[in-house]
Amino acid sequence: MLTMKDIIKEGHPTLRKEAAAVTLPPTDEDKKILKQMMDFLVHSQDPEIAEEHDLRPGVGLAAPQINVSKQIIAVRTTDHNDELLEVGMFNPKIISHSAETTFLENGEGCLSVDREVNGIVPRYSRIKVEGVTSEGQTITLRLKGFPAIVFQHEIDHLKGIMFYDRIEEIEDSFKYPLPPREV
Ligand SMILES: CNC(=O)c1cccc(C)c1Nc1nc(N2CCN(c3ccccc3Cl)CC2)nc(N2CSC[C@H]2C(=O)NC)n1
Repeated sequence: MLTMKDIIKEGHPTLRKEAAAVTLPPTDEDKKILKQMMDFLVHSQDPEIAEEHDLRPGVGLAAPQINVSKQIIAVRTTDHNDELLEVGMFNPKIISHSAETTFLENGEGCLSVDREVNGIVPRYSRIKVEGVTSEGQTITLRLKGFPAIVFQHEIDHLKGIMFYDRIEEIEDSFKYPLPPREV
């Protein structure tokens, strides 16, 4: 099972690389990696297992975080209806997004960052994500709220982007506020 020692930390070069697309259909090895990532999230969210194996809780994980530079992400969280959203994806892409942005008031945490980095991380409020599941199905998800933020955080990892790279942007929009619209 994956534990915290398998998760690479900021400073490791793999976190700053562009991850390679997974050749489709995914191999058994690719599927095993995705299963291990999802199992980590399940274990990290189980108080007993997390305690026993000293796991930090997470709701998302990207393959580069376990030093696998491939476009594979796992997300396990609840949506605004408190429904479980458990999605593993190969080659995820944001195919459209709202102009509107949002952010987590308490900032974002990352399993590869062993420090608290406070600050507003601007994210699209709503996104449409397309990717391939372990069953080889191409799926499209329309997401908003916390799940949308988690997917953006994980897809950023596939591009070598860390959440704190985005913290300065919000000032930019204050610096260059949109001119008032002609009514
Ligand atoms: C610095 N301030 C903060 O971290 C922060 C601080 C307060 C609130 C929020 C909301 C914050 N932000 C934040 N909280 C989370 N968790 C909330 C707790 N939860 C969890 C905890 C215990 C058991 C089970 C679970 Cl499920 C695990 C997930 N997760 C993320 N992120 C950013 S997107 C990827 C995702 C991730 O999995 N990170 C490891 N951000």
